[in-house]
Amino acid sequence: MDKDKIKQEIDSLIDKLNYHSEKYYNQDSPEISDYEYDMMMRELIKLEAENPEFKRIDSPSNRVGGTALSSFEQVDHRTPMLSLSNAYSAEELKDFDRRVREMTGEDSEYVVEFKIDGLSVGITYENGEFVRAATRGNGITGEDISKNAMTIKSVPLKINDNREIIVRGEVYISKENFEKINAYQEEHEMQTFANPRNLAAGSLRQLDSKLTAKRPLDIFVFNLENMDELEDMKTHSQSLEYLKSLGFSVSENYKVCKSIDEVIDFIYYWTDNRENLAFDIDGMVVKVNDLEKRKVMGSTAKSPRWAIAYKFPAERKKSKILDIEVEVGRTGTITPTAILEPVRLAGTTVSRATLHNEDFIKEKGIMLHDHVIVQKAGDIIPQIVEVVKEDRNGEEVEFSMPEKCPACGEPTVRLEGEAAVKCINISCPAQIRRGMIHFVSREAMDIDGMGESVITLLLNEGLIKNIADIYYLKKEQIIPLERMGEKSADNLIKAIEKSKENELWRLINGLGIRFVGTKGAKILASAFDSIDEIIKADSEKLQSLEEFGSIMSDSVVRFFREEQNLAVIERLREAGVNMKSEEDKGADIPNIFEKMKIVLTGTLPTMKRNDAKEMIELRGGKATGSVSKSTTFVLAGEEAGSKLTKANDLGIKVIDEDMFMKLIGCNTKEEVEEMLEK
Ligand SMILES: NC(=O)c1ccc[n+]([C@@H]2O[C@H](COP(=O)([O-])OP(=O)(O)OC[C@H]3O[C@@H](n4cnc5c(N)ncnc54)[C@H](O)[C@@H]3O)[C@@H](O)[C@H]2O)c1
Ligand SMILES: [Zn+2]
Repeated sequence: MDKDKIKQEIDSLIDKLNYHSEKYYNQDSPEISDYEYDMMMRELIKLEAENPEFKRIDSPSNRVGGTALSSFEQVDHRTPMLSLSNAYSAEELKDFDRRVREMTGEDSEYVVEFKIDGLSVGITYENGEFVRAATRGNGITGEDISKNAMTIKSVPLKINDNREIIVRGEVYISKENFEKINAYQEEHEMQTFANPRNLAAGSLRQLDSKLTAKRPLDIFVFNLENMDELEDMKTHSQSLEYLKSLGFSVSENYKVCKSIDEVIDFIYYWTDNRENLAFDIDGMVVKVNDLEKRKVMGSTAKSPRWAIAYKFPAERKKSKILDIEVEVGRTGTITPTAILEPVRLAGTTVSRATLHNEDFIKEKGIMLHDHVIVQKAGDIIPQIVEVVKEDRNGEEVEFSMPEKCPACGEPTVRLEGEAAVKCINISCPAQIRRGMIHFVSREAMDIDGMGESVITLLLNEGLIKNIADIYYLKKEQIIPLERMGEKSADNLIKAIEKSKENELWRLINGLGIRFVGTKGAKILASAFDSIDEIIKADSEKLQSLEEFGSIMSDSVVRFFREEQNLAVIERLREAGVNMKSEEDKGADIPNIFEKMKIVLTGTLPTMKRNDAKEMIELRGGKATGSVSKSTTFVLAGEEAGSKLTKANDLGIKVIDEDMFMKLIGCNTKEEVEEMLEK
């Protein structure tokens, strides 16, 4: 590869990794498996090692993933809370052992523990009392979640040791409680959790501790963080026993191993037996036992050299396709789903897997009643890996996509160049139903208590025909409905009422304009003052918006040309649904950075990056990721890397935090421009 290509490859890996880590840590909705993520990370580390000149300061190989949300008080950790490097095979464990021997000069004793998948928490004790608990955040700064952690019964509030003691553990939830809570959520039409980790993390990061207290969280303490300050501690296993004696809940199942072979045997044992544990584990952690050796080995910016996480491969199991369901989506796409004999995989019971489309079914050669191998890696949606052809007995039936829409009976079509078979009947009830479910969903109008089953009920009873009808429902109409009653009806009406005040993007997203998702809706809402402005906008104007190409823009124009759609919007307006964007509701922050593109780089002396970003955006500016000719100025902190160099090369103004604060004090854009000139 030539140098340019390598640089491009590095940049592209960094972008991809950053994207997925945002999805994983901050949005709790990963799109790829941990394995895929880790392989990308390895490729990046390898390229960076071979081409150090291209290594970026903001590379994810340099830091612990995640950020501390500003909704919590931020705490700086006294000892950084690091991540772990990982191994996916016995071979890689042996490599780890080799490195340990090279660095310490002799064979090592290891402690092997479960790797519980939950949320990492550091807890500090002083004078024998609980002082504070914090999440890992980015490893340096975490969120203060003390109040919430104190609600966990297995976290002692007093210990019999007056020294400063910092422990680290994983907050988790048992399989049984996970299933129970999800069943409850489902019954009450509330959002279910993808896996125990999401549930534990979500519960611990509640702003209301009372909610946390209701969740049966547990903690598993696995490290005495400031061990080297406590003279009596010589080994990790000794520290675990000591923590146990202080009343911490330490895993009973850790093992001290004399050799890496013993480590591997122990890991294999649990690979086969982890099913029987009351909680989910996603791997095993191997740690050098001797504290002196740990000191010799030290850590990188991201993880200690004396430990490694062995990650279990994606779990696979055999199941059987009992049935194939077809469902019509909001846009008419008909999606086949395999109904499976339930199997337990990576922490959840799997009984359905999407078959995507006709091509997927053909490619894999899937037939109804086939035995199939199903896979689920961590959070990832279950997938059908392959058909077990040897298990066929002649009872299998070929499957083909329906020629008629299962909902309305109209003929289906498969357009050229598309994989999807569709129903193109615009008054297809299934599409209308899906559209309404989308309208009330969390990402749109977020009407509490109004989920799939309530919508279906209201449609079946003929009480609603389109989304606007929701706002004309009367309590008396709802009370007699199945599973309703006075109180539920009351709550539902209240939730509907409340949604009238929603921000504009929720309404736009709820309308279900093709190709315009949550993000597109947010862009529209922030670019226009009201829905009327959007209705008036032509395709050209829309295309001038960030991320709006011709397909999205045309789709918006087409949507608002439909008389039917405009009529629905009018009825929504008459009902009092908000149609204006936030800024228009009376903002008093001056738009001093209007249309400016501002790049942030490096660590600012006192300000958090996200806060700076927010200050820019509130004032009409755009905080962009990379420096280009159109950049207005660069706000640079310490250790600003390649972006700074690039800004200097392009002759773009670079300012520091002090200067930035002066700009913030300006009242007009002209004043800002004048100051930047100087
Ligand atoms: N799928 C994705 O899109 C995606 C994106 C980002 C990250 N990830 C995954 O996240 C991993 C990185 O996350 P991470 O930094 O949290 O690392 P990690 O989860 O692989 O390992 C570190 C964590 O393990 C926990 N842990 C549990 N038991 C432990 C024990 N006995 N001893 C020590 N630590 C223990 C600690 O809390 C620690 O924070 C990557 O390896 C990747 O697989 C996936
Ligand atoms: Zn149809």
